[in-house]
Amino acid sequence: MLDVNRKPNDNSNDAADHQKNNIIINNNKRKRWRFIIAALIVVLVALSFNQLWHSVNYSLLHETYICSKDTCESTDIVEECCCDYESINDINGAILHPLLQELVKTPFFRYFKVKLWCDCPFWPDDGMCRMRDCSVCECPEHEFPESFKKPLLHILPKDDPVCQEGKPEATVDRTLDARSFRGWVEVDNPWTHDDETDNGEMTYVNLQLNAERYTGYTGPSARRIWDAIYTENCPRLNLQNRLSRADAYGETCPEKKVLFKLISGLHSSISSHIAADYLLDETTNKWGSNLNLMRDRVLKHRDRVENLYFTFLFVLRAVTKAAAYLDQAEYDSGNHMEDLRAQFLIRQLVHDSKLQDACALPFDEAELWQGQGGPMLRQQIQNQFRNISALMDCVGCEKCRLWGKLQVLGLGTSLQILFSVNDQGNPDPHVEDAVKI
Ligand SMILES: Cc1cc2nc3c(=O)[nH]c(=O)nc-3n(C[C@H](O)[C@H](O)[C@H](O)COP(=O)(O)OP(=O)(O)OC[C@H]3O[C@@H](n4cnc5c(N)ncnc54)[C@H](O)[C@@H]3O)c2cc1C
Repeated sequence: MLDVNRKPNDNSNDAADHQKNNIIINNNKRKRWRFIIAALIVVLVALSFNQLWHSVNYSLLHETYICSKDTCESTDIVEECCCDYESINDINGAILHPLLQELVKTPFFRYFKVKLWCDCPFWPDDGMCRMRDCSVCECPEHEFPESFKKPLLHILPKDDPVCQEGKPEATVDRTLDARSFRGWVEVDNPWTHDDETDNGEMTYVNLQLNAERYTGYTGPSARRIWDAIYTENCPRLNLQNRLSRADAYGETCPEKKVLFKLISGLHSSISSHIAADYLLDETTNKWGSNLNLMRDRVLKHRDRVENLYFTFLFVLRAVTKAAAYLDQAEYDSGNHMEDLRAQFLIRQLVHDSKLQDACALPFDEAELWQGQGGPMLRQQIQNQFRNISALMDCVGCEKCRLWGKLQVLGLGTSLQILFSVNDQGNPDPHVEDAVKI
């Protein structure tokens, strides 16, 4: 099995790996108060689904529901969740999507700190990381105010190898506003492989300049990542030709089902973003939506659509559970007016009465961890998720890696908020208190 602590040719034994994991987790326990700020990233993850629904619902399908009659009934309840598809579509269109669109433009949310180096811990360099013809895309002079252009906190040394597909659409634009990092809170998340507090290797990215969309990343490298995710860390459930849900899931425990559905939902989201913003004609550089791709990769697979909704509700639940924290958090990017606006929008989001009426409990985490061996199972699932997050360092396209890491961190933060338990398997009071402030 792929293990994040086992490098190629690493002969260390399981006990050593286990000990290493424990050290990492214990270190993180000491920092646990700080992880919570990363929940803010969750909002960005939610945005990606909103962007998707917006473009798919209204531009591509001209139907009210992404979950149409071919896929599922709009009044069905999303499996393992507490809201129906119709309500989700309604609150998404009326409340979440417009708010999130505004929120991610604010400096506090548009910059993301990330380790973009390509150091895959699982298999030797497959050639993807050697391509050097990947210059950082310069932004037009008129795009930012003068003060925004001056300091680049971190740029890639020219002669270092960088993971890239070599296509301009796959490169990450690193233009940033240094003022935005005043008051940045250092956090680490035990569900992810990267140490988010390790500034040495981190770079800062303006997400508004690096939209998630088609990059040309495909073939064996991409396939290998998805295969490693599903076969080694998150076994696929046979949902295609199922007779019933029970047949499909068999004896799979609900916690493992959650992990699979989260990853499958993330995969649906990535495919949908590719379809929503696709390079239709390379010679004329014409971009647009690719409905066939959307149908083939997502819409004609009922389970993939369902899992997308599931993932959205899971993240939404984490955001609503952390509402009190988000309400009081410090949004300091150095731009006072913009920061006030970010706080105002967050408060609107987490206290919206229509959202609460329509979907008070998007996902009920209290239903989980009821069986025997809760703490061990949690550790196992956490290790699997860490492996998945480590696989993001094997993604051979820089922009895909950026969005993969961002969304995995968002999901990891949701998992931390919803599934944090102490050594006895009870909800961790520190995390509980933090999200209840
Ligand atoms: C982390 C990551 C991020 C990426 N980001 C981008 C990006 O931003 N832009 C870009 O152009 N490309 C991106 N890619 C590549 C993209 O995801 C595809 O791999 C690529 O477009 C090739 O698609 P494909 O048709 O071979 O099927 P893939 O999407 O590679 O799927 C592989 C197999 O997984 C199964 N599968 C597909 N969808 C689901 C689902 N929702 N649930 C369960 N199983 C599923 C199917 O059996 C499918 O054959 C990314 C890849 C990775 C690993």
